[in-house]
Amino acid sequence: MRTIAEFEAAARERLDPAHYDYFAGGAQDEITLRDNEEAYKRLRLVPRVLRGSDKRDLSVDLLGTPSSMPILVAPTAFHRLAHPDGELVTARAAARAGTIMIVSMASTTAIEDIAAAAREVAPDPGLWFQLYLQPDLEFTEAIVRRAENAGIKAFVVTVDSPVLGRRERDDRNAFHDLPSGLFVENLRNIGENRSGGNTSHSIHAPATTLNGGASRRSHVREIVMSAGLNWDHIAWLRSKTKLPVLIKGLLHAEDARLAVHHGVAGIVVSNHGGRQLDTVPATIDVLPEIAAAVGGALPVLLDGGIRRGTDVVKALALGADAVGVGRPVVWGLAAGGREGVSEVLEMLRADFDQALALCGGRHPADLTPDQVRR
Ligand SMILES: Cc1cc2nc3c(=O)[nH]c(=O)nc-3n(C[C@H](O)[C@H](O)[C@H](O)COP(=O)(O)O)c2cc1C
Ligand SMILES: CCCCC(=O)C(=O)O
Repeated sequence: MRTIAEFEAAARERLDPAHYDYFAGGAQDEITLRDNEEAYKRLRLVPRVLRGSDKRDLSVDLLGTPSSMPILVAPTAFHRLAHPDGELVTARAAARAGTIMIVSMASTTAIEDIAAAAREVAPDPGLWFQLYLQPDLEFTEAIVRRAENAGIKAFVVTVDSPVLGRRERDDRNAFHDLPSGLFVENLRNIGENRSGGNTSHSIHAPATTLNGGASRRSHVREIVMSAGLNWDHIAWLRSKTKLPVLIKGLLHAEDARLAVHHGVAGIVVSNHGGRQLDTVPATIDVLPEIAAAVGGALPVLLDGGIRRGTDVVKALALGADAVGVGRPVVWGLAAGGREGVSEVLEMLRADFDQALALCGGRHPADLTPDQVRR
């Protein structure tokens, strides 16, 4: 397979149609979902020449975590819907690629098991952990401790989900529960026997539900999207961990300034892959103003719509330190398991390396805003 689109087609053939729709879909009219990719097609690259772009080095250091390339695995939920071994496979592939995997809190494998799988491949894998801060802060703190003990190196708090976006494909398919046997393992009650429980997890956890009736039996909590979150919760988390705390899912330059002001370690410019508020801008279109607002004070990551090496080049040129890929990894996983994820990551690496060379760069940091034109 030669492109991410070919991986998506292969994944679609293998996946249950409702699960394919869950992975592929976005909120409501999917305007932002499409625009994330379309926005890159509106931008043109202006290469520099005669710069000696041999001996390229794609590696970056992000808040103390080295990565072999500025292309990370964005957090995506429920990998066991795509492959029986789910996140274990993704983690091994990311570790083999030497890149950072941001593990979703909504993973269908426990963080301890994911970390162990990554360590089979690399002694010190770059795992970060994505958090939906739960209103039950004691419970949230317990998850934080679990992730720290598993050896993760940073927390990424998702802030674009005060409520869950309305995904009409899921409504149409009545996809609101994980199939029996699959659980959001990180929400199993601490100290609970992992083999216990036999109820499904509700994906569309209503904001008012802390502990659904079914989950009371299984002791697997539902993830709560909490609309009450504010900057104090970020301060709270920072007081509970020594690890870097990033926030993911901001699109407004003023929020980027506030992030700097509140001492977060880094930000991820993201619209959740077009799955939360529909009709928000493509991430690449707001990146320049956010990069300007941050002014280099902290690392800026971006995700949404990255499918080609030229997309990575454009994002780095416009001010991102690294990018995340969500769906491409899921397509690799569904289409070909560990080999599939590895192929997707290596395809993106080679594509980026070539585009970087053609732009006259040797290192991700060589790319500059004047090399992108609308
Ligand atoms: C199926 C799916 C599940 C996701 N689950 C999560 C999640 O659990 N937590 C989170 O912060 N973001 C989640 N996201 C958003 C991704 O982290 C990322 O922002 C988005 O997928 C990037 O866009 P891309 O898929 O076009 O690369 C999910 C995205 C998808 C497609
Ligand atoms: C409760 C899990 C939410 C996963 C998610 O973030 C997504 O589907 O976009």
